[in-house]
Amino acid sequence: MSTAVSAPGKVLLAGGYLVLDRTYTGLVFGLSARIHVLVHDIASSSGVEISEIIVHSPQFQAASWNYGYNLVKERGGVHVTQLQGYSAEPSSRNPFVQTALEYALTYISTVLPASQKIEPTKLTILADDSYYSNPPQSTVTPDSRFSDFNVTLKQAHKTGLGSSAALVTAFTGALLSHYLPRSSFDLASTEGKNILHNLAQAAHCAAQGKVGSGFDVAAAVYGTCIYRRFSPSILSSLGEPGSKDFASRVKSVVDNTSTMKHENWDTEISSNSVSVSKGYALVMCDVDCGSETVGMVKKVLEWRKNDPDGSKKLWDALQISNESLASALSSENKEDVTSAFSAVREKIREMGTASGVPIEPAEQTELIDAVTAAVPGVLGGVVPGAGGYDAIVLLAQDDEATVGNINNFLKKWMAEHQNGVVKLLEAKGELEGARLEDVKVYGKGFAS
Ligand SMILES: Nc1ncnc2c1ncn2[C@@H]1O[C@H](COP(=O)(O)OP(=O)(O)OP(=O)(O)O)[C@@H](O)[C@H]1O
Ligand SMILES: C[C@@](O)(CCOP(=O)(O)O)CC(=O)O
Repeated sequence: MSTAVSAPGKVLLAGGYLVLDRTYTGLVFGLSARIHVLVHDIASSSGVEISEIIVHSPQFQAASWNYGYNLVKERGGVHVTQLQGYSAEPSSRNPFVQTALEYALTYISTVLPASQKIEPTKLTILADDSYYSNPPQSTVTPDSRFSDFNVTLKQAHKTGLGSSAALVTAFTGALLSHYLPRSSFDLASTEGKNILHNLAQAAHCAAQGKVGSGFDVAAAVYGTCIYRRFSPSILSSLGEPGSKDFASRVKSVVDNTSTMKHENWDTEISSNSVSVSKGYALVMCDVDCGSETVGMVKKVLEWRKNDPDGSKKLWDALQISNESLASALSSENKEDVTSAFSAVREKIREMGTASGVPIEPAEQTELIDAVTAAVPGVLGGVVPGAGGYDAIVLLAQDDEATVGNINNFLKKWMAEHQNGVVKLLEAKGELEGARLEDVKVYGKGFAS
């Protein structure tokens, strides 16, 4: 039996920093760039004590991980350990894969009847090109659309589309869909999406060692939405995998059946209220200037602590501009769209000046203004997420001529500015979240 699930990448169009606080919301778009996870049953090796799950990411070198798993006593869940790989070159750890596996198998073990074993499987991870800026060398099989990047995952240059969130979501969704009957988990249903969201948020936070706003996992599960984050306290009582009753706690947190108020999910997702007008799409530009963005969140939050009144005023005003942008995106009046973008950017630059963080640096201001003015069909743009020098996102007419004109503009821009590479990615805004896929579409190499 085989199962495949894909989940989209993300772009936080508005609400960077604000979305960390439940008072405010983030406007997040799912992207056409997806991460796909395929699960295939494999025969268990006879006479072997430990059951094995094999995970590989064939687009990268030395990217295969073998895990042993066993049920821990006292409802401690499923413990997962990395085994020595079969390949000559041992793979380094992949905390996102290992943690997602441990959390998903633990949840699955609480749903399946005690008499039903979790059988060994092999999982394949496939990512669309836009996640990495490394030049694709070839495809991983002759009939596959997935590139061979010919580098290790460590050497891959991420474009910031949320690869770990899409990976953890697709991985978790694929395992749940594979091992559980449809009556217990159905990815197409709202309840199934909520289960996937809660479990993927828990695993993603555990793997990255901190509780972020989780907008990236929300986009991977639900697709484009207005997102209000969950209270971090929901995850604080989970404890360590393997500890007594860990499985029971995972089950009650994921199923949202806890009797403790602070353990009930308070995430708010509004999916139907966001869209762009017909014939338009969000397009992503990867800006590779080698800038240093670490510590931006810390500095903005420090400013907020030091100037509670000033920062509240600014954030309240920015929230209003963000909401206006969300509704303007689908407006037929193109001038409304352009001015909604400008209003958001003005406030973002104010926040940058007040906090001393280059959220919309002068170089990005110049670029967004210039491309909006020069290319017909580009209505506006912003620096997404935390901002900085890494990317811009534009709302543009979705046709070949406009894309061609943006590309020509960027070529000219690079020649004139010589301070880095600015490239249009193939990824575009897309509404749909995680979904079951037909295994056959991945080509012969992956179909069984
Ligand atoms: N194709 C893949 N195969 C296996 N693991 C992957 C793959 N892509 C990403 N990962 C895992 O996710 C990690 C990258 O996650 P990280 O949070 O650093 O980046 P990101 O989510 O792309 O960044 P951002 O949040 O800025 O968009 C990798 O180190 C690896 O563990
Ligand atoms: C600054 C922040 O609000 C957004 C970061 O977004 P990105 O990783 O730059 O896409 C942090 C968060 O929401 O976790």
